[in-house]
Amino acid sequence: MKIGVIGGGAWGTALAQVAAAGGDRVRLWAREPEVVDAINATQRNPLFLPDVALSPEIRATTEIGALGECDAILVVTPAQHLRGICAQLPRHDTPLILCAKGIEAGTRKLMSETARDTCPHAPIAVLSGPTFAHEVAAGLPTAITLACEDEALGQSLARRLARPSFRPYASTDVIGAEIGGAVKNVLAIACGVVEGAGLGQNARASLISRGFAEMTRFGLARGARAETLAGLSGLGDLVLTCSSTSSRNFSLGKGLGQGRAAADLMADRRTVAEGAFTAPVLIEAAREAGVDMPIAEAVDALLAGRADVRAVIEGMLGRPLKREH
Ligand SMILES: NC(=O)c1ccc[n+]([C@@H]2O[C@H](COP(=O)([O-])OP(=O)(O)OC[C@H]3O[C@@H](n4cnc5c(N)ncnc54)[C@H](O)[C@@H]3O)[C@@H](O)[C@H]2O)c1
Ligand SMILES: O=P(O)(O)OC[C@H](O)CO
Repeated sequence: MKIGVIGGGAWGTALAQVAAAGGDRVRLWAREPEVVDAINATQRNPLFLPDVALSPEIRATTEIGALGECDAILVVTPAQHLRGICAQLPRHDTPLILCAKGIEAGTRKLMSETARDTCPHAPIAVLSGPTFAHEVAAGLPTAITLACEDEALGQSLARRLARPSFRPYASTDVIGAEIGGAVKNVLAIACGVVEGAGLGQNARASLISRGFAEMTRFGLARGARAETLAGLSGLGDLVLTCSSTSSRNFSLGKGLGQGRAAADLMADRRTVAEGAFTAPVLIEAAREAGVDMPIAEAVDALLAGRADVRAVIEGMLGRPLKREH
């Protein structure tokens, strides 16, 4: 049994470690030759997950064709690169487990829709939930949604990835699992702003709750199930990333809340804060669906430099009063 992982960032590396811990031989494709060399020579990924000793069962490569013999592939490149990566896959019928959290700019497509465009014959699953890579790689416990329309395949993939401290819960709601992961990144930026601007814990809890209302409205409009949005890949991940500077999205928001410019915060960063790329396409998709998402709109305005922190906060608090539901 050989499992493939595409993407040698923090999450791809952590998932390779999970797969190897279950006895799978793992073939990890990374874009950076220095990551490949370091993993093969030292069992470390100094660029993206420096503190973890990796299993020798993980063999890294820069040749995507080397994943042709894998019987399942975890695709863990950032959302905006998924289409390009899928087009390079050596086989187009291997089950793909999509792990990026975002919406494709331009097309407004979810990851499963993008993957189906390029690999129409590949069975698709989505893996998403509250999972900071460094904690998972260290073997700390978590639970995660594994969504697949083919229920039998989903359950088999969940069993294959399950470890004593890594519990996939099977679901057939692929769209719901994707929307939770994509939207929570934008909301985590907003919670970071609350922290950076010193607005207090009450404001953060209020924002998580009203953000969840936005996620639910948008998700239902796109065909997600409410219980998926309230589960691990939605509310679970939202609570995680809205609570900790371990989240790249939360940290980006914190910088914005302290008055720093988005361009400065994004310049030269090697790691990805997906919410910054998702925010503009999310609000386009929300407007298209007729869904009101004021928090996502505010994040987008801040990121684009159309408003400063003070104006955004005043705008949010000055909205007309309304019913909660
Ligand atoms: N890090 C986590 O804790 C975590 C957990 C769950 C999900 N995710 C999601 O996984 C995805 C990958 O995040 P990560 O944390 O592994 O990345 P990372 O921030 O650790 O590293 C950046 C990654 O982007 C890749 N990259 C940069 N430019 C690229 C290009 N042009 N083409 C292809 N790849 C390119 C790099 O090779 C590297 O793998 C994101 O969608 C993220 O939201 C991350
Ligand atoms: O660091 P973030 O904000 O990309 O969050 C990482 C994961 O998505 C948490 O589940």
